[in-house]
Amino acid sequence: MRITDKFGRPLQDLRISVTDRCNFRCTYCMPKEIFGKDYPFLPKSQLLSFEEIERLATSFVKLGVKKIRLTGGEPLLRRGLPELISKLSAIEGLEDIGLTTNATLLEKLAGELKGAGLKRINVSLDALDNKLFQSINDSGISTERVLRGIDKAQEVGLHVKVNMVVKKGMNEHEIVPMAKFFKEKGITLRFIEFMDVGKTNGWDFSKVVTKKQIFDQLSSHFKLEQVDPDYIGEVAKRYRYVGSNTEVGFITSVSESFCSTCTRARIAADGKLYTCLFAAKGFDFKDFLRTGKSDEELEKQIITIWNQRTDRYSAERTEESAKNKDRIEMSYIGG
Ligand SMILES: Nc1nc2c(ncn2[C@@H]2O[C@H](COP(=O)(O)OP(=O)(O)OP(=O)(O)O)[C@@H](O)[C@H]2O)c(=O)[nH]1
Ligand SMILES: C[S@@+](CC[C@H](N)C(=O)[O-])C[C@H]1O[C@@H](n2cnc3c(N)ncnc32)[C@H](O)[C@@H]1O
Ligand code: SF4
Ligand code: SF4
Repeated sequence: MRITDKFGRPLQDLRISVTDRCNFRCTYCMPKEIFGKDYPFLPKSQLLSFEEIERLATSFVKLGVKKIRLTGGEPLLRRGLPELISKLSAIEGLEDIGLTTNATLLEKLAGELKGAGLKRINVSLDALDNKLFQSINDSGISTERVLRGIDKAQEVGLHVKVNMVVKKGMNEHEIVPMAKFFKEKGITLRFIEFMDVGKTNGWDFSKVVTKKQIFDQLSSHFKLEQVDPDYIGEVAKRYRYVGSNTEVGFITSVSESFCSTCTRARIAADGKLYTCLFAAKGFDFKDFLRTGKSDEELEKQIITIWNQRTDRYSAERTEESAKNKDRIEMSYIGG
C-alpha cells in the first residue's frame, strides 16, 4: 500500500529513536548545562519495548515504508539492540535497516549487529583532532575509540558512512583533513549543516557553515563531480572525487531545504510519532498500543496522521521560527 500526505509525498522511511540517553554531550545536541546529572531521562517503562517497536514497524511497512533507521540518543546504549534488529530484519517487505551511532560501543558490538542482519551504519565524527573532538563531545571519549569502531564495523562487513556536523568556530578547519582521511579509506563522508533542532543548543544562523562554504574549501583540494540521487527523497546531495568511487555528501537543511521530497516519519524515544524533525507535537503510539488497539486501528491511525501532514519546516524557516517555535529535542527524535 502507498499513502501520501497533503503535498503528495509518500510515506517511505521510518526513523526510530530507541533511547533518549547518550554517553556523549555534544555541545550542539545535548549541552551539559541542560543535560546534566539530574536530567530526567525516560524510565525504561516509558520507552517502547522491542515487541511494541516490531508491531509498529510492521504496520508502517504495510503502509509503504521501505527503510528503517535506528537512532537515539545513542542507540547502542539500548540493551539487546541486536535482538531488535533481528526482529526488524524478519519483516517482509522491509528493504533496508540502518543505524546512526557515535560508535563508542561499535568495536564491541559490530559483529553481533552484523549477525542480527544489519547491513549499514552511519557513524558520527566531527573532528580527527582528539582534543577538539573531546571538546565537542564533552565526555572525554577519544577519536581513536570511534576510529576503532569504524575499523571493526568494516572488518565484519558493515557498510560505513561518516557524518560530520560543521559549525562555525567549532570545526571548519577539520573539513579538509576529514575529507582526506576518509577519501583514503574509501568511506563516504557527509557534511551536515548545523541545524536548529530542539531549543537548547544555542542555534543561530551566524553559526551555520553552508554547503557552499564547505564545497569551496573542498574544491581547492579535490575535484568533485555530482552524483545523481539513488532515489527521490535522498537526504544528502552527493558528489564523487573525480577518478575514484569514493563520495562526499552534504546535508543542507538550512541552505537548501529538501522538504519537497521528504518521505520520513519518526518515532521518538517516548513512543510518539512525529512527521517532521522540527515538530512540536507527536501522536502517542505508546499509549495507543498499551490500550489494546487492533492492528487495523493502528494502521488507520497512521494513515490519518500521514494524510493530514503538511510539514515543510526547513523550506519555511525564518529567524523568528528558529528562535521561537517549539520543537522536540534532538536526543528524543534522533535526527
Ligand atoms: N532537516 C532534516 N534533516 C534530516 C532529515 N533526515 C535526516 N536528517 C539529518 O541528516 C543527518 C544524517 O542523518 P542519518 O541519521 O545519517 O540518516 P540519513 O542521512 O537519512 O541516512 P542514509 O540512509 O544513509 O542516507 C542528521 O543530522 C539528520 O538529523 C530530514 O528529513 N530533515
Ligand atoms: C541525534 S544523533 C543520534 C545518533 C547517535 N547518537 C549519533 O550521534 O550518531 C543523529 C545525528 O544527528 C546529528 N545532529 C545532532 N544535532 C545536530 C544539529 N543540531 N544539527 C545537525 N545535526 C545534528 C548528529 O551529528 C548525528 O549524525
Ligand atoms: S549527536 Fe548523538 S552522540 Fe552527540 S549528544 Fe547527540 S545523541 Fe549523543
Ligand atoms: S524539515 Fe521536516 S519536512 Fe523538511 S525535510 Fe526535514 S523532516 Fe522533512
